[in-house]
Amino acid sequence: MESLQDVPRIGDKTAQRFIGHFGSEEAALNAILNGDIASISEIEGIGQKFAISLVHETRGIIDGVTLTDFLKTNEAVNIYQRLLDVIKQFANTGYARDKLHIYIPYPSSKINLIKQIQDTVNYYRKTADVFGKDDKFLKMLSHIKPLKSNYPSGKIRDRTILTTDENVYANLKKKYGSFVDIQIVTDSSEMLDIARGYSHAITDDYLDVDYSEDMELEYVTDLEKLQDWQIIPEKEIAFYAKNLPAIDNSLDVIQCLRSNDFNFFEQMDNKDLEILKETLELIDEKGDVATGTDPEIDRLSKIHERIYETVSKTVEYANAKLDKCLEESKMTLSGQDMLRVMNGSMEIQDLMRKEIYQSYQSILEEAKDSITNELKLEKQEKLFVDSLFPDEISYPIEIDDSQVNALKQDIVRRIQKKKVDHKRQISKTLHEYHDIIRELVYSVLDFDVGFAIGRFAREYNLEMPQLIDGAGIGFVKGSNLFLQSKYGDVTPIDYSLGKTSQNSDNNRHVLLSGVNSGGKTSMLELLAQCVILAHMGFPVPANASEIGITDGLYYFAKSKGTLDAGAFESSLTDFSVVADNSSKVVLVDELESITEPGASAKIIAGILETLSENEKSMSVFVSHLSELIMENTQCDVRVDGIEAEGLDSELNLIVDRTPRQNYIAKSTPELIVERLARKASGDEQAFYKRLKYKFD
Ligand SMILES: Nc1ncnc2c1ncn2[C@@H]1O[C@H](COP(=O)(O)OP(=O)(O)OP(=O)(O)O)[C@@H](O)[C@H]1O
Repeated sequence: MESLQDVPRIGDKTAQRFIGHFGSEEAALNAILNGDIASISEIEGIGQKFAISLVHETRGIIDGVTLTDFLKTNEAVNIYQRLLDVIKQFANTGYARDKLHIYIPYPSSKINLIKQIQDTVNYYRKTADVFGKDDKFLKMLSHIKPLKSNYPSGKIRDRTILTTDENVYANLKKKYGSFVDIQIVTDSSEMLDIARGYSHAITDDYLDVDYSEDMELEYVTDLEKLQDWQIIPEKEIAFYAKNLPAIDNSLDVIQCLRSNDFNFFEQMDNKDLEILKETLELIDEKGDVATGTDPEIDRLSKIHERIYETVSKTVEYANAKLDKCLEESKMTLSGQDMLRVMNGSMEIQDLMRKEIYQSYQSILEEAKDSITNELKLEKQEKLFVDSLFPDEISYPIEIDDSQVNALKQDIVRRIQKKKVDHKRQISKTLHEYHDIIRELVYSVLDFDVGFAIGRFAREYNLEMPQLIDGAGIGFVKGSNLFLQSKYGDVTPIDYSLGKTSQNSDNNRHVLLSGVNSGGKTSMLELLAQCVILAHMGFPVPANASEIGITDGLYYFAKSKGTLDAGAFESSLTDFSVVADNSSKVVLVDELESITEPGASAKIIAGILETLSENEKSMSVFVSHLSELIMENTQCDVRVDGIEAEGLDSELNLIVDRTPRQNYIAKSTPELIVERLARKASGDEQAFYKRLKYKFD
């Protein structure tokens, strides 16, 4: 498949939405081919269901197999979906939860693919043995998402490029115009004016500007030779920042796997992983230089943040101190001073100023020291503090706000300059990994898909089946997964039919009889689970098993109530599909309710005869009519039975869940009636007792 047009169900309009979402047709097509159902579902108007069908159909075209090629009935598909629901609980990422849908059961023609998947699952099983319960590792995975690349890239407002050359201007405008302001200047005063409006200006011509320290004008000989990381380092950093948790945690997961001897993502060696990790520590999720990267930036940022509060608190304190000092002051005039005041050669204010000057100065000095220490100011910055306070005594003490603003501006300029230097280095390094990082994150996301299967296998003690040729299924200590996920522990069952090392009679067709609630349906489900999982290349819920590889599973669940004539007809039509001579497993639960017992037995006998003529078929029919069915057929059918011995003290059935071979078990509905009678009281109990009496 080379374009979106080759993908089923994608018309022009949908194709445009795909391209808009993924950024390019190639990326959109890759998402479909890689089964990235999670990302496809995010496209507006495309739900998860559509995404799953789209991926299935596309893979169907490529592999030549679809889901319903093996799962021949809706109820077989239903069991598959319920299995998938159990497996999905072990995914840590939404990506894996959705992508698990790409695993489907394959028919025998794809035996090589099934074995290939078995090998992969075995690898993941080992990873689950090591990390399956490692909460830290699971948490890392849960932070990983497919990378975003279509986020709005904002303009960098505090940087400009100035040139006097029209050609340079035109070229840069085309390339970088949407990211930074590119401007043409003609003389030095224009250059100065513009440059002062930005915290960083880059130019290729100083135009004899009287360069002052309060502006950041960077001179380069050739603007056109500058790289992206020099002009707009923020762009590359933004990609990493937007995807920081996903990338960072992916790196951690790889490092964890490698430190436990799992080779993973060998396209990148440990040294590069380390460089990436260290570089990413220098940025935060907003794309800014992270705290801790440069102590000087951190110091300046703290000053910037706290200067207003510190200065105003200090001035408040100084004024309180001045108040106190004034309250405690007394002035005694000498006779000489009195004469001077009286003859006008001295003002009384001068005398008073002289009196409190010392105290005033020491309060100011203390305030200055306090600001300097509090904000950890350095030599040059202390000059600002000196100029904050008036030389003349003033009451109350008032500071010069414009000086605080000037200090703030100076600090911002210095922070920006340092940040640009860091961002350039960071961007240069990150750019080198731009292409491989996508591959890296997707590898880890795909790891979570396999890891979910591995954890599922570990949690339920699943084991890889032995795949065998010919019609046969056998297992030791099999446990129905649906019962396990609902109740926890279940009684394990040994069972076999057809040609397996466990089965001596080689009988491929079985009637399963037995007590109500004995576990017949659960047994049938267990068989279906083993067949489906084995054909997916997955392990099965049994300690040891042999599963014959076939071309289809037909599962017919118990119908609800007796069917009317039309429904009876359509049921028979459904069953006609088992008549072909392909290899198959047919599992049927209490078909007898489709019509009255006598007729049902004849129909089941007929179906069994048809099936037994096909050497490559196996079947299990759960039925309460086994004796009647056997009377109606000559073909080789084994009857197995699950029988109850009675009720225990808690009124539970005492039942051996493993069917006895060649044994017709009684349905013993009287046991259920007895249980109801013993549990009920009053009229209800009398009713059940009457029913029970009928069996005595
Ligand atoms: N192997 C098992 N271990 C523990 N509990 C089981 C097992 N198999 C079945 N059960 C329990 O028995 C209940 C009834 O099982 P199930 O529906 O399979 O019986 P059934 O023989 O098909 O009954 P019916 O003839 O009434 O349809 C299950 O819901 C489960 O609680």
